[in-house]
Amino acid sequence: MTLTGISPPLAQSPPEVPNQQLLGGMLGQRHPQASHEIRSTLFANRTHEPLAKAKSLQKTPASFFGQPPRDPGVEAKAVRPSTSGQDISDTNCGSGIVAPGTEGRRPQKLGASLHKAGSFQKGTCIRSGDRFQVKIGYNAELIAVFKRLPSRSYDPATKMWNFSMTDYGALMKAAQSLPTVTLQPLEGAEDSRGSPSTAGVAQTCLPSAPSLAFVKGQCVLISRVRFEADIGYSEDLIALFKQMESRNYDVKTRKWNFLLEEHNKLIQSVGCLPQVQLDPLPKTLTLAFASQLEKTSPCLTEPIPEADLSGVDPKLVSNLLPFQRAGVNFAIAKRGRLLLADDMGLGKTIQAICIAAFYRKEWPLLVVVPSSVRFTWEQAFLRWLPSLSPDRINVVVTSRDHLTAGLVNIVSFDLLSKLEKQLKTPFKVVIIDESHFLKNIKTARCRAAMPLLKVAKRVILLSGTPAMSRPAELYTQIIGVRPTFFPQFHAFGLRYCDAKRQPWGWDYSGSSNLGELKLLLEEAVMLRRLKCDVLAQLPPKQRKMVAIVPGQISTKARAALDAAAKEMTTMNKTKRQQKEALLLFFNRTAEAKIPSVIEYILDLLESGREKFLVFAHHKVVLSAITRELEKKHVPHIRIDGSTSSADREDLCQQFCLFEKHAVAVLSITAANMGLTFSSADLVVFAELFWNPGVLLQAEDRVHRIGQSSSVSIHYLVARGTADDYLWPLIQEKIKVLGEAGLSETNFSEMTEATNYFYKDPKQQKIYDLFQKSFEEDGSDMELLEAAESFDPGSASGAPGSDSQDLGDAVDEITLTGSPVKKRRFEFFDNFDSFTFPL
Ligand SMILES: Nc1ncnc2c1ncn2[C@@H]1O[C@H](COP(=O)(O)OP(=O)(O)OP(=O)(O)O)[C@@H](O)[C@H]1O
Repeated sequence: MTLTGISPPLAQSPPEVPNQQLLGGMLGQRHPQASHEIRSTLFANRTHEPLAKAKSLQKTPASFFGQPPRDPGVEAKAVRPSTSGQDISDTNCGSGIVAPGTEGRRPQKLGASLHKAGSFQKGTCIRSGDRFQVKIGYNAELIAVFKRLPSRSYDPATKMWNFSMTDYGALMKAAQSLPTVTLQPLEGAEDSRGSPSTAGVAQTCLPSAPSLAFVKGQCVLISRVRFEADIGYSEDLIALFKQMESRNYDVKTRKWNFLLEEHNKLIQSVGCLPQVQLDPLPKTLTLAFASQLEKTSPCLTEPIPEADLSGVDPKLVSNLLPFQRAGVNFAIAKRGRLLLADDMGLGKTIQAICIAAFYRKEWPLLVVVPSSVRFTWEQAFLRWLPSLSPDRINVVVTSRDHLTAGLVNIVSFDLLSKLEKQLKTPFKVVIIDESHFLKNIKTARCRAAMPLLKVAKRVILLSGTPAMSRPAELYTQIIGVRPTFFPQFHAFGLRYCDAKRQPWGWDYSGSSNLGELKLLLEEAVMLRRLKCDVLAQLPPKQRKMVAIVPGQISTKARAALDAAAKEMTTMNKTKRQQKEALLLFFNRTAEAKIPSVIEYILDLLESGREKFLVFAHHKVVLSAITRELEKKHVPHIRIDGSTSSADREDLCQQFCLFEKHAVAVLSITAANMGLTFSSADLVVFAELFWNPGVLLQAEDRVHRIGQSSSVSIHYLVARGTADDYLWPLIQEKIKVLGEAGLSETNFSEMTEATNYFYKDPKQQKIYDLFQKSFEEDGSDMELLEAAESFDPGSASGAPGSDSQDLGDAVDEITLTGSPVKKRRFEFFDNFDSFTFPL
């Protein structure tokens, strides 16, 4: 009892069908492809659950007609009337079975389908506000009539359909032709039953019924220069279409399309057809594509001018890769307001700093970032803008700090929401890193950031995954860049989120008109390049030092770390005692880093990173990470010294097969060789290790044959810990290896500047101690043993410390059995496999 299978008669109507090939070539990307592409680029790369759901929600209008009403009232809003353009009385055509080729002919009388339609039903029309309801039992043919009325709405509570008064006459007339239905007219409108135009009481209160051939539809953008009319059949309308100079009929979609410059003319002409309602393109689109609408631009795509970057530090400008330079040009052409949505690892930071530096005269600058990368941003500013004095950078660490103390102010999302009240004068230039953190308008972080973006002159949003699953997530970022676009979310929701009213409110989780949304974003909001687009410009490995601060650890644990550091510089220690002190410092560093490491991993997951490796050394760190992943139900594997060889392979396989998020938690020394994880392209080192050869080997778990992408390596380096000494030590060692031709890259050039030089003689002493200890024969083994057997709660910890100091993150872990000896062997097994590859 549906119209689902009916081919629109439009297929027969247009005599001038252009060559589809030509059309494709002329228009570039066609609409359906555009929709597809937006999924594979804008949203996170794999098929997430919600995305799949969103896809399933994207139905053609016709398919809705064939379904039982989920909430037909709402569908009426979102779904346009039949694209077949049939008169609603056509719905009477038997059971909706129309043989191909019968389209457009008058339907047969209903006799044959009488029994199929159900028993005889008598019903009444009841006025309800400015609408009317129909109280009647089930009758399939009448339901089919209902579903053809544009204003239909179904109320699941009363189980009644209701309509606007504009559909009253049409409904009554259609109902009359159903032999199985008698419909009592509205009270006081008795006369309208026989003839909708009969004079009487009803005429004074009822609007005249529209023609039964009333069609309603909308204009949809299909390329930068063309739009199509998504509307049902009307003879008058087709005649009008044929008067448009730029008309084109797409045989595939069975829709007419036109040049944007004819949009206003078409809408104006359609206004004269009383039986047609063709909604124009939304105002946002007409503004964004004004040059095409007004035909002020002769070119399809205008070239983006080269920006004058002479005012920006030459060090930065000369280091920009060609695609990064193009990104900066794009941003400046957009007057410093954009969403830079390059794939992860393409260097959004350097581009953002360059764009912001172009507007340096308008600083102070505000940089809002996830808290785990605040100091990485500080390092990036120091690295790329040597002209910026380090004391002009203000990293906001607590809610007692000032948000405006520096020329460059770096603050986390969460602290921003606590400190925004401090702002007397707004920032003119704002960078938001991982801007998808703002996707939910109800969150405090979003509420704090949005007003700042509205008043800022330059807004640079950065995100590798602006939307993880559905277009609704893009809304805040779009209005962050262009506050005048879609002032009401509902309008955006109706057009791009397939909005539907549910008993509990509106559901915006779907998606619609994605091709148009993509065109709009590319025109006015967003620049996005994928790794594969620019692979030739990328180095095979991109290393990044992520400066973290173990700020979350308890005061007691901090004290233990400080005490361990002090111990190393105490005079009159024997060599053995010095080494013990160093080991204690190393172990305390591991504990201290845990909360920041976990925060960083969770931020990566929230940012849409799907598969990555996390290397750590201490068992407490590995366990804290896996425990957190379990808590958050993130699929993961763990390989450490206690994993048997057989299990390793299985776990490796398992990791490759994970479809979505997956983290491999790996021991630096037990999983740094013989394993392949080329399905990932990111490696995170939660801890540093003194032997750079081991680190490079661990990196190569992903950077190996089978890896077609550039690999990102993130080293988490914690200030005020043993990392202060290990990091320069590693860099120094790799430099030596590089000079001897034994390392493929110069490590220090690839990583952020670290500015590690020790003014304090005590610090220099610790560094010397590290250098000496780690260079002695056998130091690896000794340190490994000490690290592996380290138990924060045991007596070997610093005086006065216990496992409680570490809070949730480190509430573990004592080694079971007598593992130390066993692990020594395993390490050497691995060592052998290093010398004699498996
Ligand atoms: N032109 C360049 N010269 C030198 N190093 C670069 C350049 N571009 C990027 N890098 C380095 O590449 C690494 C990745 O850059 P960045 O962190 O900015 O990427 P991203 O796009 O922000 O990635 P994500 O989305 O994962 O945060 C950094 O270590 C950065 O310093």
